[in-house]
Amino acid sequence: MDQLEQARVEINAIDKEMAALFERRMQAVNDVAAYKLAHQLPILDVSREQAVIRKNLEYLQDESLKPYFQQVLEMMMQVSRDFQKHKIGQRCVVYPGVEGAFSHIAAKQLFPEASLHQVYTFEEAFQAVECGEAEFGVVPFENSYTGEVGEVLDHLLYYDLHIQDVYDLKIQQNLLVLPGTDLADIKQVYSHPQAISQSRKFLDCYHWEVIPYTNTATAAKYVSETKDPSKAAIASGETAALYGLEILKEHINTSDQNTTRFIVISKQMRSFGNRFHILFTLRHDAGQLAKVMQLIAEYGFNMESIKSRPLHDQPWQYYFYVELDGNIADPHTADLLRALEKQCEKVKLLGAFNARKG
Ligand SMILES: C=C(O[C@@H]1C=C(C(=O)O)C=C[C@H]1O)C(=O)O
Repeated sequence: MDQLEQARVEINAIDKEMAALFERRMQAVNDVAAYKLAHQLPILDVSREQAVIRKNLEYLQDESLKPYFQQVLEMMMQVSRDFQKHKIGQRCVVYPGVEGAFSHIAAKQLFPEASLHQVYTFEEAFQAVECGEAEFGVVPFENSYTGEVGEVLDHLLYYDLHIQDVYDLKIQQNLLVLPGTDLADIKQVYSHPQAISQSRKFLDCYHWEVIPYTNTATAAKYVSETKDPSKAAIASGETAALYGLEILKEHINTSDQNTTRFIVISKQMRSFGNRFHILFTLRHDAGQLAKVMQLIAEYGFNMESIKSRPLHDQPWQYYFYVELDGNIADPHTADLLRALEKQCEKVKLLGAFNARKG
């Protein structure tokens, strides 16, 4: 046998073993699909995929093979998701805004195999999921620079829905114009108020009229339709391609770390992860919030975030949102929740998620 033949005999033997292992893996994936169908979980789990890649790459002895093995792992998980899609059927996911909006970009990344539908407002996304028209909704929750999206937080209090997942999308704002436009031609700039405040430093260098718009992508669409070179929009690079605009200035957001946290809303609550979030309301007496903070500290939970928002039907009264490190499945968490239920007027467990530390 020459060298080529010998190597191929070896490859054939390895492929035979891999075929058996592939069948075993797909049986396990089949069980995962059945669980996800029963518990209405999304097919893609980004943090799990990242962990699978990280762990498996560590098993390799030969460093130079790592990028190739990573490709194999990514392909294998794509196959696994295709298989699950076939088993579960197509999921329906709604997002607010138009094609090219950041919610659409996040929804595409979170649900690459789903059928995506747009709605106009955040509330319509909540309504579609609550009435069962859609299984999931992807809505913005918080921006690292401009803070929470208050309206979305409020809907979480008033709608009987939970957070199924949390996804951080790096946001890059760009100045979009009709092809051939110069900076000197611009007189008005349109965008969502959050994108405007994220790009404040850039905008302050010019004397343009800045006009708030429903969202970044509709602003870009509007500029494209007017065919007026004195109008520009602030939006994603993807939006430029969609509406035939040109990126005149890229990356105009003040902070490089500009990230928007999106949430997946669903009727089901996710029960696994290293962090969880809750909403609560209090009796309007002195020291109530301090007592809740004390309970969280006494039970040894690290609080990552606290926010307060006005209650719609009780002027000058507020509800609170907190994010705590810990596992919902842990009995210690159940103890904390029981203690909070005694202390608070209302407690709503929104769900668990995997937060990357550091
Ligand atoms: C199998 C799963 O579904 C998907 C596919 C994965 C895989 O094949 O390893 C991992 C995460 C998910 O995106 C899972 O959630 O475990």
